Amino acid sequence: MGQTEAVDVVRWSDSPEGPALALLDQTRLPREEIILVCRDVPSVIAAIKTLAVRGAPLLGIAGGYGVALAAALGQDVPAAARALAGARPTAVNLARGAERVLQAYEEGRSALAEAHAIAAEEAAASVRMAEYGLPLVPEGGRILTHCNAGALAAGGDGTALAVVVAAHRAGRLTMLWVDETRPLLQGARLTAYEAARHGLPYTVLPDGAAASLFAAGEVDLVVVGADRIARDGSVANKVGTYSLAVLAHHHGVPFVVVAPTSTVDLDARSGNDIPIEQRDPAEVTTIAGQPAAPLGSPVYNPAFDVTPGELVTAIVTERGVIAQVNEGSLAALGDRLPKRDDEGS
Ligand SMILES: CSC[C@@H](O)[C@@H](O)C(=O)COP(=O)(O)O
Repeated sequence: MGQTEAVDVVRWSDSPEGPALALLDQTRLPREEIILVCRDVPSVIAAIKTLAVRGAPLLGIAGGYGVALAAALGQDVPAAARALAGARPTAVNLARGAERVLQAYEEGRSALAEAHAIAAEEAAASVRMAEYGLPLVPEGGRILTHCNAGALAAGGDGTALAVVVAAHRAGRLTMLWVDETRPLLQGARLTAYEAARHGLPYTVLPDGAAASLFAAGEVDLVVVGADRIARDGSVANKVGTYSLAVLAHHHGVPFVVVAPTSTVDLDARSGNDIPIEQRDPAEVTTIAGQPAAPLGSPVYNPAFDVTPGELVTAIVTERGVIAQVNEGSLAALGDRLPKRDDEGS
């Protein structure tokens, strides 16, 4: 991935056994790099639900390829697109990627070419976001991030992590603080894996330790990705992001969101319109298959939370930096965003 790429995160494969979507199984990282070969749409949906493939822009890419797979197999493409779009609710990219490839198919264009186009656009967006985000990193920056917003979650070097990698290449990064990101440990398992491969200076911390890092003056900047950004600038991202934004505000530290415009949803007027995925209680009550709470304990396990726009210092997109995060600045992006169904193309 990025400069150190050895394994494709998502790859279309046409072999004598037929078309397939080959995915790096992220549930197995960092222990082993196993490729999951999905030869039908239910396998792609299962990979999405289990987080074998995950991260908003990457879900858009996988959803698009899933629809292309249905088309290549001569299946019911609209039904496949609906099922893929509904596999996870929060990242708007998933439904958008599936719908975009379905539309190409229904217009008689190549579904596969459209899926490839989404992947290429997200890779290009990553490069631009890194360029736009780099000036926001101070010399000697100590950056805190949450979840995984790298190549395992998006095209190219990712979103938030692409900015961090650019800062490292520019000699500006002193430390990447990596929240472990309970309960599925996308920070400890995935961001630390990517950081090590890029040779970044990094340290993993339990999520609950972030407050003491701020108190000690050890954080200069928070940089995270997003799963959906509403019209009013509210940002849905991995659960725990909101508490970091509150901490950053309290300590006067900039809180920056890095996300492609494919993650902006102007149809969602506010955070209240963003569906938040609730996940299996077992993710919280067990650790590595062992009980971590008394059997049958009630569990609250939202996968995401919503950070209000007033806590966001800036949103970095591939089209530039939004420095005043509010309804007007987000709406001004409108002409350059993917059109809604009811607006035509
Ligand atoms: C560039 S990805 C940004 C977000 O998708 C990421 O921070 C995140 O919350 C991913 O959640 P996940 O549940 O692992 O799919």
